[in-house]
Amino acid sequence: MASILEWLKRLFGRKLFNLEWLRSLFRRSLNFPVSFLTAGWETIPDDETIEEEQLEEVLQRNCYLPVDIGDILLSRYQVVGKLGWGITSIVWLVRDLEMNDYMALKMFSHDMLPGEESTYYDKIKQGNQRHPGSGRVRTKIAEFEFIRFEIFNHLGILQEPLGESLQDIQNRSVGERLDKLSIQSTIYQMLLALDYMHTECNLIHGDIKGGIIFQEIGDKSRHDRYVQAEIEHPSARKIYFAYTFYRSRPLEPASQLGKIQLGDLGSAYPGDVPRNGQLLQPPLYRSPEVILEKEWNYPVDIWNLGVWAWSAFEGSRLFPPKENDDAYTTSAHLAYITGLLGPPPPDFIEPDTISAKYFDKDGNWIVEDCEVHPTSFEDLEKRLEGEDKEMFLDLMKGMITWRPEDRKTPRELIEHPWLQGIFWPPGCYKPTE
Ligand SMILES: Nc1ncnc2c1ncn2[C@@H]1O[C@H](COP(=O)(O)OP(=O)(O)OP(=O)(O)O)[C@@H](O)[C@H]1O
Repeated sequence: MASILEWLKRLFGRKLFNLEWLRSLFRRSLNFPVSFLTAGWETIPDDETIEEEQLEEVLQRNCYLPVDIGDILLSRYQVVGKLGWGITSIVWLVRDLEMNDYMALKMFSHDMLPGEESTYYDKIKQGNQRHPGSGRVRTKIAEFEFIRFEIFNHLGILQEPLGESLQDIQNRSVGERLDKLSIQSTIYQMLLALDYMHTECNLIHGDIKGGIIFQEIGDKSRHDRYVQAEIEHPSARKIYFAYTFYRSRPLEPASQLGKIQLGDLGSAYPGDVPRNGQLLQPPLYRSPEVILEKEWNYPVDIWNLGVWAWSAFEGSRLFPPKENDDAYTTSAHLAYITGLLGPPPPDFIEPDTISAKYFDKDGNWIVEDCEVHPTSFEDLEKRLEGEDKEMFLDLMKGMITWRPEDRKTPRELIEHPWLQGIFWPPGCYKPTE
């Protein structure tokens, strides 16, 4: 027996005993494409406008790559369903037939070559991978270019398939808000993500909101169930000339909030380069230094995370748009901030700049047709009591301040008492120096 093994070893070398070789043999035996039904789906009526169809202008310019479920791109990636859509891309679940693995393929429209977004994903991959925040930021596995009719160049970014966004969870929760443990876990994990982005990758995220914080899938059998569901109940769709509009099918939600990832680096900026006057962030989560066109840098993300987390936990906005009106105005926003934080410190106000439209040199509010209503974090917070409330407010007050230099850093906030003594998902330990 031993001599037969010796003989086999000599014949096949080390490969015979290499587990990876066996694994790849097994994968290759499974690399056949899936057959999907060619009829039997629900046809969406013409008068119902769905998903990317709403972006008429983008469609007229033939921007998105027409893709059908079942297609095999580059002879390797079979499209098994549509995960979602955005202004710049359609995101598909694909099966890599070579590796027998699933990936999310973010297929950009041809006029949106996201050069910077793609290089930021490279930066995310290059930081210290032992930092616990490295896994909390969505990155890319690989990318490829797809050229259509020899003129339209589409970039495809392959990423880990993720589950529901926190916005989805919020939308289907009672009172449209996250529970205490979920918001604690989210703040903690997003601080890990920001510490990693700021200190290891020198990147500012610039656009933190529930819609781009996604749950990790963990249990990979969900991918197979997804394909099975698409085979048995093909996604609803409508066909418009050569383009098919599909109704998205997200991956099955997890039963409880586990690990999450901060996605979408489409609004990211390199840090360490002071800049002013450039707008970024969702308007309602925009920090005072951005609104007032002052110099801004990493602390914009801390304001953004704090204001978003408040809204997601309380179920009401800290700085709502103008009363009884959905339109965002800078004066209403600044009036709310002044009502909550008091007048800005005089050294924050710069005469002869946009600040002079709203504040005098001592920081007093001067806009006549927009009143400031004084309020406090204590009055606005409705869900907690006693020490719990005090600790939560203390955390928020370390994030939501006029001056960026008064805001705490992610590393300092990770140590906050409201975020201690809780069992975080595996791997979400504290960063060390
Ligand atoms: N890795 C992923 N796994 C699962 N679903 C995803 C993934 N990435 C994106 N999606 C889904 O696709 C949608 C669009 O993705 P994304 O926000 O990255 O696109 P976008 O074109 O950059 O959007 P926009 O430009 O409008 O901000 C998401 O809201 C989500 O539903």
